[in-house]
Amino acid sequence: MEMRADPNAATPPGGPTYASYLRLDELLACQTPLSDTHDELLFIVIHQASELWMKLCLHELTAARTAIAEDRLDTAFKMMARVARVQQQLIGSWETLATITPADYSAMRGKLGASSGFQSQQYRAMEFLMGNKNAAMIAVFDDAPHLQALLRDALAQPSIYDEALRALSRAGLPVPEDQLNRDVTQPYVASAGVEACWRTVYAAPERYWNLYELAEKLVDLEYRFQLWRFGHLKTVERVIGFKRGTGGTAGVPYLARVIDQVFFPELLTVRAVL
Ligand code: HEM
Ligand SMILES: N[C@@H](CC(=O)c1ccccc1NC=O)C(=O)O
Repeated sequence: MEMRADPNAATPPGGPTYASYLRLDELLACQTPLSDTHDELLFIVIHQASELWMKLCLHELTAARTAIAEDRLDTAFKMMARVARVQQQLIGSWETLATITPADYSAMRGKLGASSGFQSQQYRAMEFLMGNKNAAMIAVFDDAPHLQALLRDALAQPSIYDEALRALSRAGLPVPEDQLNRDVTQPYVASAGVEACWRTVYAAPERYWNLYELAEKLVDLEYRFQLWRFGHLKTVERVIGFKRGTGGTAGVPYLARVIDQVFFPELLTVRAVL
């Protein structure tokens, strides 16, 4: 195909340009290092890019939850497959961040004050959407009422796993009533009854193909979430070692404990009984 000779011909008057459509003047004015260290730009860019990817994850997972609630599982699968690719982007960011040495990071760390990833509203919303409901985390946002309101809303919504269990029930599987009607603001507690339902699904995938695929997509989601957590832990370990975190936690020991938190417990325990 021949290129247009007139570079303006593709753009009708008043229509968007690359820069205006993507709001690049604003986007590229948002990187404002506080120190004069070389590496701070990388630190800012990785975090901003991660927040953008998290925005997309929330968009896709919220829509996937709605699709599951409406028994449109194929639609949900498309979105969950995309989230898996986005999670790979997030996981890949640790490789780039690991090029910051402890000395380089120490030189800028003082400027971060008490700020921390602990204060990422989108990250907490993602944890809630996945089912790790911890109301105490909302207190972190005491001086940001608009973020607190978003998190209260996320806490009150059923998680993607709550909707998956309702879908199991609609398909005729005997999900215990107290699991279906649970207070969704509370942490999810594993149940033998739910494990038995998944066991039925895994014992006859061809009969319950959609639910089987849903289970495997959820396992995939949790798997990648854990890889992100582990990459974070190992990055933190090599950059600040066992220093306390700026967010007030013990740092590495805190991040190690978080890895023990499981989103969809019965999907893991059922594997031992297959
Ligand atoms: C040199 C790089 C990094 C270091 C040293 C670091 C360190 C830490 C530490 C120590 C914590 C525990 C909370 C605290 O006391 O501060 C934490 C939490 C957190 N960080 Fe980072 N982090 C780094 C990069 C990142 C990046 C790139 C992201 C991506 C957005 C991120 C997101 C988070 C989140 C979401 C939490 C809360 C985790 C939870 O509560 O489960 N961190 N980080
Ligand atoms: N918690 C980190 C600081 C940190 O990593 C951070 C600071 C401000 C904005 C994002 C951050 N990233 C993840 O926690 C530390 O203790 O060094």
